[in-house]
Amino acid sequence: MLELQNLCFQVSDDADTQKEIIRDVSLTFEDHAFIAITGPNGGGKSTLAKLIMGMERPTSGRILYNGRDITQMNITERAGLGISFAFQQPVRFKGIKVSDLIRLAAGEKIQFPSICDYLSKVGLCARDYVNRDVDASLSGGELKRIEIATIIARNTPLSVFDEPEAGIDLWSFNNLIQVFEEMHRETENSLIIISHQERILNIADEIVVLAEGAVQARGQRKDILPELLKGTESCKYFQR
Ligand SMILES: Nc1ncnc2c1ncn2[C@@H]1O[C@H](COP(=O)(O)OP(=O)(O)OP(=O)(O)O)[C@@H](O)[C@H]1O
Repeated sequence: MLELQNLCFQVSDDADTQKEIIRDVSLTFEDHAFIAITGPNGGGKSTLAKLIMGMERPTSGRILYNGRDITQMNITERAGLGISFAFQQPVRFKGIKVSDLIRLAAGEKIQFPSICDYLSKVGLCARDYVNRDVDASLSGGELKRIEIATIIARNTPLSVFDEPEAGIDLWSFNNLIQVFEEMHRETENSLIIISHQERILNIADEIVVLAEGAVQARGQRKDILPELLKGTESCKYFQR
Protein backbone atom coordinates (compact mmCIF):
# COMPACT_ATOMS: atom_id res chain seq x y z
CA MET A 1 0.00 0.00 0.00
CA LEU A 2 1.22 3.47 -0.90
CA GLU A 3 0.27 6.43 1.25
CA LEU A 4 0.90 10.06 0.41
CA GLN A 5 0.44 12.15 3.53
CA ASN A 6 0.00 15.93 3.20
CA LEU A 7 2.53 16.20 0.40
CA CYS A 8 3.63 19.70 -0.59
CA PHE A 9 6.21 20.64 -3.19
CA GLN A 10 7.45 24.18 -3.72
CA VAL A 11 10.05 25.60 -6.05
CA SER A 12 11.52 29.08 -6.12
CA ASP A 13 11.87 30.97 -9.38
CA ASP A 14 14.68 33.33 -10.46
CA ALA A 15 13.16 36.17 -8.45
CA ASP A 16 13.13 33.85 -5.41
CA THR A 17 9.35 33.76 -5.38
CA GLN A 18 7.93 30.50 -4.03
CA LYS A 19 5.66 28.55 -6.34
CA GLU A 20 3.52 25.80 -4.87
CA ILE A 21 3.24 22.94 -7.36
CA ILE A 22 1.80 20.25 -5.08
CA ARG A 23 -0.52 21.45 -2.32
CA ASP A 24 -1.28 19.23 0.63
CA VAL A 25 -1.95 16.06 -1.34
CA SER A 26 -3.06 13.06 0.72
CA LEU A 27 -3.89 9.87 -1.16
CA THR A 28 -3.89 6.16 -0.34
CA PHE A 29 -3.37 3.52 -3.01
CA GLU A 30 -4.38 0.07 -1.83
CA ASP A 31 -2.76 -3.13 -3.11
CA HIS A 32 -4.00 -4.29 -6.50
CA ALA A 33 -5.23 -0.78 -7.24
CA PHE A 34 -5.75 0.41 -10.79
CA ILE A 35 -5.86 4.18 -10.61
CA ALA A 36 -5.73 6.82 -13.29
CA ILE A 37 -4.57 10.31 -12.37
CA THR A 38 -5.82 12.99 -14.71
CA GLY A 39 -6.34 16.73 -14.87
CA PRO A 40 -5.42 19.78 -16.93
CA ASN A 41 -1.93 20.50 -18.26
CA GLY A 42 0.31 21.91 -15.57
CA GLY A 43 -1.91 20.53 -12.79
CA GLY A 44 0.99 18.74 -11.07
CA LYS A 45 0.56 15.12 -12.25
CA SER A 46 4.13 14.50 -13.41
CA THR A 47 5.47 16.26 -10.32
CA LEU A 48 3.39 13.96 -8.13
CA ALA A 49 4.75 10.95 -10.04
CA LYS A 50 8.31 12.23 -9.52
CA LEU A 51 7.65 12.58 -5.79
CA ILE A 52 6.36 8.99 -5.67
CA MET A 53 9.42 7.74 -7.54
CA GLY A 54 11.95 9.80 -5.56
CA MET A 55 13.11 12.02 -8.39
CA GLU A 56 11.95 15.00 -6.34
CA ARG A 57 11.66 15.35 -2.56
CA PRO A 58 8.55 16.91 -1.04
CA THR A 59 8.95 20.22 0.77
CA SER A 60 6.78 18.72 3.48
CA GLY A 61 4.68 15.62 4.01
CA ARG A 62 5.48 11.92 4.01
CA ILE A 63 5.35 8.96 1.65
CA LEU A 64 4.81 5.52 3.14
CA TYR A 65 5.14 2.30 1.18
CA ASN A 66 3.80 -0.79 2.94
CA GLY A 67 4.01 1.15 6.20
CA ARG A 68 7.65 2.16 5.71
CA ASP A 69 8.62 5.83 5.42
CA ILE A 70 10.32 6.17 2.03
CA THR A 71 10.19 9.99 1.85
CA GLN A 72 13.97 10.38 1.91
CA MET A 73 14.79 7.32 -0.18
CA ASN A 74 16.29 7.81 -3.62
CA ILE A 75 14.98 6.39 -6.87
CA THR A 76 17.24 3.30 -6.75
CA GLU A 77 16.19 2.42 -3.21
CA ARG A 78 12.52 2.77 -4.15
CA ALA A 79 13.06 0.66 -7.26
CA GLY A 80 14.60 -1.96 -4.96
CA LEU A 81 11.41 -1.98 -2.90
CA GLY A 82 9.43 -2.85 -6.01
CA ILE A 83 8.28 0.46 -7.49
CA SER A 84 8.66 0.89 -11.26
CA PHE A 85 8.31 4.10 -13.15
CA ALA A 86 7.77 4.74 -16.85
CA PHE A 87 8.78 8.27 -17.73
CA GLN A 88 6.77 10.69 -19.86
CA GLN A 89 9.96 11.02 -21.92
CA PRO A 90 11.99 7.81 -21.56
CA VAL A 91 15.74 7.91 -21.15
CA ARG A 92 18.03 6.64 -23.94
CA PHE A 93 20.99 4.42 -23.10
CA LYS A 94 23.86 4.52 -25.55
CA GLY A 95 25.63 1.17 -25.91
CA ILE A 96 22.79 -0.89 -24.42
CA LYS A 97 20.71 -3.12 -26.63
CA VAL A 98 16.96 -3.57 -26.32
CA SER A 99 17.49 -7.22 -25.37
CA ASP A 100 19.93 -6.18 -22.57
CA LEU A 101 17.42 -3.73 -21.18
CA ILE A 102 14.63 -6.31 -21.06
CA ARG A 103 16.94 -8.93 -19.54
CA LEU A 104 18.03 -6.43 -16.87
CA ALA A 105 14.41 -5.54 -16.15
CA ALA A 106 13.31 -9.16 -15.84
CA GLY A 107 16.16 -9.66 -13.34
CA GLU A 108 16.67 -13.26 -14.38
CA LYS A 109 18.09 -15.20 -17.27
CA ILE A 110 15.43 -15.01 -19.91
CA GLN A 111 15.68 -16.48 -23.33
CA PHE A 112 14.99 -14.93 -26.70
CA PRO A 113 11.34 -16.14 -26.90
CA SER A 114 10.48 -14.39 -23.63
CA ILE A 115 12.10 -11.16 -24.80
CA CYS A 116 10.03 -11.46 -27.96
CA ASP A 117 6.87 -11.93 -25.90
CA TYR A 118 7.49 -8.71 -23.97
CA LEU A 119 8.16 -6.75 -27.16
CA SER A 120 5.18 -8.16 -28.98
CA LYS A 121 2.92 -7.16 -26.06
CA VAL A 122 3.72 -3.55 -26.91
CA GLY A 123 3.25 -4.17 -30.63
CA LEU A 124 6.90 -4.37 -31.66
CA CYS A 125 8.22 -7.07 -33.95
CA ALA A 126 10.97 -8.52 -31.78
CA ARG A 127 13.14 -9.57 -34.73
CA ASP A 128 13.48 -5.94 -35.78
CA TYR A 129 14.28 -4.58 -32.33
CA VAL A 130 16.14 -6.99 -30.03
CA ASN A 131 19.56 -6.03 -31.36
CA ARG A 132 18.90 -2.31 -31.72
CA ASP A 133 20.73 0.11 -29.41
CA VAL A 134 18.48 2.04 -27.03
CA ASP A 135 19.81 5.30 -28.45
CA ALA A 136 18.71 8.28 -30.51
CA SER A 137 18.08 6.06 -33.55
CA LEU A 138 14.82 4.86 -31.96
CA SER A 139 11.77 7.02 -32.53
CA GLY A 140 9.98 8.51 -29.52
CA GLY A 141 7.09 6.04 -29.86
CA GLU A 142 9.42 3.04 -30.21
CA LEU A 143 11.37 4.08 -27.15
CA LYS A 144 8.20 4.57 -25.17
CA ARG A 145 6.94 1.10 -26.08
CA ILE A 146 10.30 -0.48 -25.21
CA GLU A 147 10.19 1.22 -21.83
CA ILE A 148 6.69 -0.13 -21.22
CA ALA A 149 7.94 -3.62 -22.17
CA THR A 150 10.66 -3.30 -19.50
CA ILE A 151 8.05 -2.37 -16.88
CA ILE A 152 6.01 -5.46 -17.82
CA ALA A 153 9.18 -7.54 -17.56
CA ARG A 154 10.02 -6.08 -14.11
CA ASN A 155 6.60 -7.16 -12.84
CA THR A 156 6.87 -5.14 -9.62
CA PRO A 157 4.15 -4.65 -6.99
CA LEU A 158 3.70 -1.00 -8.04
CA SER A 159 4.13 0.54 -11.48
CA VAL A 160 3.66 4.21 -12.24
CA PHE A 161 3.20 5.24 -15.88
CA ASP A 162 3.41 8.89 -16.85
CA GLU A 163 1.30 9.48 -19.98
CA PRO A 164 1.99 6.11 -21.59
CA GLU A 165 -0.13 7.20 -24.57
CA ALA A 166 2.21 10.06 -25.54
CA GLY A 167 3.66 9.48 -28.99
CA ILE A 168 2.05 6.06 -29.40
CA ASP A 169 0.15 5.37 -32.61
CA LEU A 170 -3.47 4.27 -32.65
CA TRP A 171 -2.72 0.58 -33.33
CA SER A 172 -0.13 0.27 -30.59
CA PHE A 173 -2.41 2.17 -28.27
CA ASN A 174 -5.04 -0.56 -28.66
CA ASN A 175 -2.37 -3.08 -27.63
CA LEU A 176 -1.40 -0.94 -24.70
CA ILE A 177 -4.93 -0.84 -23.35
CA GLN A 178 -4.95 -4.65 -23.43
CA VAL A 179 -1.55 -4.76 -21.74
CA PHE A 180 -2.78 -2.67 -18.81
CA GLU A 181 -5.98 -4.71 -18.50
CA GLU A 182 -3.95 -7.91 -18.54
CA MET A 183 -1.47 -6.60 -15.94
CA HIS A 184 -4.37 -5.79 -13.65
CA ARG A 185 -6.26 -9.02 -14.29
CA GLU A 186 -3.37 -11.47 -14.11
CA THR A 187 -1.27 -10.04 -11.26
CA GLU A 188 -1.85 -8.61 -7.80
CA ASN A 189 0.29 -5.60 -8.72
CA SER A 190 -0.91 -2.00 -8.54
CA LEU A 191 -0.99 0.38 -11.46
CA ILE A 192 -1.01 4.15 -11.29
CA ILE A 193 -1.40 5.67 -14.73
CA ILE A 194 -1.19 9.38 -15.41
CA SER A 195 -3.21 10.04 -18.50
CA HIS A 196 -5.35 12.44 -20.51
CA GLN A 197 -6.83 9.59 -22.57
CA GLU A 198 -10.47 8.72 -22.07
CA ARG A 199 -9.79 5.12 -23.07
CA ILE A 200 -7.27 4.74 -20.27
CA LEU A 201 -9.59 6.43 -17.77
CA ASN A 202 -12.22 3.98 -18.97
CA ILE A 203 -10.30 0.91 -17.84
CA ALA A 204 -9.13 2.21 -14.44
CA ASP A 205 -11.05 1.22 -11.30
CA GLU A 206 -10.61 4.64 -9.75
CA ILE A 207 -9.81 8.14 -10.99
CA VAL A 208 -7.98 10.95 -9.19
CA VAL A 209 -8.41 14.47 -10.58
CA LEU A 210 -5.45 16.74 -9.90
CA ALA A 211 -5.61 20.44 -10.80
CA GLU A 212 -3.66 23.42 -9.51
CA GLY A 213 -1.54 21.00 -7.50
CA ALA A 214 -4.42 19.73 -5.40
CA VAL A 215 -6.74 16.72 -5.46
CA GLN A 216 -10.07 17.98 -6.83
CA ALA A 217 -11.77 14.60 -6.78
CA ARG A 218 -11.13 10.93 -6.23
CA GLY A 219 -13.54 8.08 -6.64
CA GLN A 220 -14.80 5.14 -8.63
CA ARG A 221 -14.55 5.56 -12.39
CA LYS A 222 -18.33 5.40 -12.81
CA ASP A 223 -18.75 8.38 -10.50
CA ILE A 224 -15.89 10.57 -11.74
CA LEU A 225 -15.67 9.99 -15.51
CA PRO A 226 -19.14 11.27 -16.53
CA GLU A 227 -18.45 14.55 -14.72
CA LEU A 228 -15.01 14.87 -16.36
CA LEU A 229 -16.51 14.32 -19.80
CA LYS A 230 -18.65 17.43 -19.40
CA GLY A 231 -15.51 19.43 -20.25
CA THR A 232 -13.66 22.11 -18.33
CA GLU A 233 -16.43 24.72 -18.73
CA SER A 234 -19.09 22.75 -16.87
CA CYS A 235 -17.15 20.06 -14.96
CA LYS A 236 -17.55 20.81 -11.27
CA TYR A 237 -13.99 19.69 -10.53
CA PHE A 238 -12.60 22.66 -12.43
CA GLN A 239 -14.91 25.35 -11.05
CA ARG A 240 -13.18 27.69 -8.63
N1 LIG B 1 11.26 22.44 -11.16
C1 LIG B 1 10.27 23.28 -11.48
N2 LIG B 1 10.44 24.61 -11.43
C2 LIG B 1 9.42 25.47 -11.73
N3 LIG B 1 8.20 25.08 -12.12
C3 LIG B 1 7.98 23.75 -12.21
C4 LIG B 1 8.98 22.78 -11.88
N4 LIG B 1 8.46 21.55 -12.04
C5 LIG B 1 7.19 21.73 -12.46
N5 LIG B 1 6.90 23.05 -12.56
C6 LIG B 1 5.62 23.64 -12.93
O1 LIG B 1 4.64 23.01 -12.11
C7 LIG B 1 3.44 22.83 -12.83
C8 LIG B 1 3.05 21.35 -12.82
O2 LIG B 1 3.90 20.63 -13.72
P1 LIG B 1 3.67 19.10 -14.07
O3 LIG B 1 4.67 18.71 -15.10
O4 LIG B 1 3.66 18.34 -12.81
O5 LIG B 1 2.20 19.16 -14.67
P2 LIG B 1 1.35 18.02 -15.39
O6 LIG B 1 0.03 17.98 -14.69
O7 LIG B 1 2.11 16.75 -15.45
O8 LIG B 1 1.17 18.64 -16.83
P3 LIG B 1 0.97 17.93 -18.28
O9 LIG B 1 -0.44 17.42 -18.29
O10 LIG B 1 1.15 19.09 -19.21
O11 LIG B 1 2.03 16.88 -18.44
C9 LIG B 1 3.68 23.41 -14.22
O12 LIG B 1 3.20 24.73 -14.23
C10 LIG B 1 5.19 23.37 -14.36
O13 LIG B 1 5.63 24.37 -15.22
